[in-house]
Amino acid sequence: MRVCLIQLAYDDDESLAERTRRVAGLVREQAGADLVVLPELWSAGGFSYREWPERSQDVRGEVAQALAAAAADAGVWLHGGSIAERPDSGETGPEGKSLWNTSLVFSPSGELLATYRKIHRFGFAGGEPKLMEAGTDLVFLDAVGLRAGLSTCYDLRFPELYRAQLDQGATAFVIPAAWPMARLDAWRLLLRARAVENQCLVLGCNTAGTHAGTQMAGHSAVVAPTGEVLAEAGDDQEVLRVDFDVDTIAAFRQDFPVLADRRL
Ligand SMILES: O=C(O)CCC(=O)C(=O)O
Repeated sequence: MRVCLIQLAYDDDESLAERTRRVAGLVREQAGADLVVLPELWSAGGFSYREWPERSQDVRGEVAQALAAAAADAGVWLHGGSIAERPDSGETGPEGKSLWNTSLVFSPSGELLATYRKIHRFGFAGGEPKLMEAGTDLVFLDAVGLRAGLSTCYDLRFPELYRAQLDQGATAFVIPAAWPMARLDAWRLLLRARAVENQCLVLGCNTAGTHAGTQMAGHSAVVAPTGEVLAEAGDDQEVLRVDFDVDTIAAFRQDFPVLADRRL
């Protein structure tokens, strides 16, 4: 299986239409890959809270349509990162808001096959808890020989989410992010921790560049279930390409059966 993580860099100057065209072009360039992953909230701006209302969209809106077309043209499974989701239906959540941080997954024919609403909202009294609803459901991408649990950025700090995904058969985790440079060490540590403790392949696709006054950490990474970092990006925009034999996940779990020793 070939995976491509598109570590996108952006600043505050690019319009939504320009960025969407640029990202769709980058996805098309990955034809030949099996799975392509984009970062969290690239269309809305991870830390651009004030832009979110204006840049929010339905899961079948213009950003999703551009991603669907790019996935189909490239013939790849596409985890399109997340959007600031405002449903056209007018749906509101339990807190009365109509905004979620929602990841979109497309098949190689461009069909929207899964959406995941970020469960743990980042920002304490501001940002996501103030503006967005929390997701509630575990969501998986079953493709290319993987059962990949979906999560987003701050979710990475909550190991019980990944255990719950493991208990539902996860062999991998796909984690788009807009993780800041100020906490790069935690990002690198937690990606490896989630891989080692769950014996899962981890695909962490972060953002690069500086927007809304916040420098992003980059350092997207592919981490094997052993904890070995198979590839890691630098600080700038970069596409990380890794070939991985998915059969090695089951083989490693059999050779080193830690998960069988859990005491519940
Ligand atoms: O947990 C962190 O340090 C960063 C989280 C974050 O930036 C996010 O969830 O958007």
